[in-house]
Amino acid sequence: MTATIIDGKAFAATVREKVAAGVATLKADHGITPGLAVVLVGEDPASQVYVRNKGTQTIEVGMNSFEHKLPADVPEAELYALIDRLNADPAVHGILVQFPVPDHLSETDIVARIDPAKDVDGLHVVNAGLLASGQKAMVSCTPLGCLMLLRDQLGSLSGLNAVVVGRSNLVGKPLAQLLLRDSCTVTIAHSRTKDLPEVCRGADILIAAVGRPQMVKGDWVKPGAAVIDVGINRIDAPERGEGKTRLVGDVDFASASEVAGAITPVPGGVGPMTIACLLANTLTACCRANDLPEPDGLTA
Ligand SMILES: Nc1nc(=O)c2c([nH]1)NC[C@@H]1CN(c3ccc(C(=O)N[C@@H](CCC(=O)O)C(=O)O)cc3)C=[N+]21
Repeated sequence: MTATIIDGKAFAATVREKVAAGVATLKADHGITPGLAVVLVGEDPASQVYVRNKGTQTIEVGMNSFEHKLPADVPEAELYALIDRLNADPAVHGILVQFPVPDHLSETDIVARIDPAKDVDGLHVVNAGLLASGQKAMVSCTPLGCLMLLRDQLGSLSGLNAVVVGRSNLVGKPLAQLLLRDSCTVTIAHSRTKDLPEVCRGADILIAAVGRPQMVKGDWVKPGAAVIDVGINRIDAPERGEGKTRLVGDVDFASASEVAGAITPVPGGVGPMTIACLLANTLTACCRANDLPEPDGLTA
């Protein structure tokens, strides 16, 4: 069997179109423009690329983009003062502090400082708790993007066995909650899981979010399963020339795509959905802040 390739890049474009339509309606009917603030501390080159992409796409869907670049040695108090200002600013509906941050700063404390209603990364403990207890939350962008791709591919997820490999607060745990809410039977597995390949072979939906390049092999995949590859790993690619690199996921695409029913590629799978869902979350946060109905099809 050869798997259907799930085109995350194309699907992300349709999500951005929906966001743009929602933004246009907000402007026309209510005179409100959603705003996203992105804070970048230091000069990590990969982070700079992501932040630039986010800024461009934010403006493309008609939102306001507020970029704040702080030096790598910024005192903690100064970063918190900025977050406090953004929390209080009615033009800002979403706040994202790009991770990783330099060692003298604490990601946990930074997230705790952000108003949960503006936490478009869905990382605040309030949002984690709301999601886990089935209430209205801000949901992390990557899990939300995975859920949208799965619903589009499979229709109903009810009763399916989902195995999530990875237990991070950013992806594994919230995605498991979302799948549970869609009535999957969910297993959260990880690198220490006993006989991981056998556990994975039971999955109708297999999510790889462990951060280990090409770890999930074709013989871990149940024939016909939907495979979602969350990993983004840069590895050496000497076949492309000296010093060259390429992006691979946590799934060994070549072998897995011969067994799966559907599979996301890397790049062009989950990655583009993450940024599209950041925009969707900003629109959702703006609607909630103004007591307006939430956009259709853009929330969990
Ligand atoms: N507070 C915070 N929230 C984040 O969500 C967050 C973060 N910090 N720090 C960094 C990671 C990484 N991340 C990506 C988003 C999109 C792509 C993406 O669009 N990737 C393209 C390829 C891009 C390329 O070619 O390098 C793709 O997979 O097709 C990748 C990675 C969000 N992150």
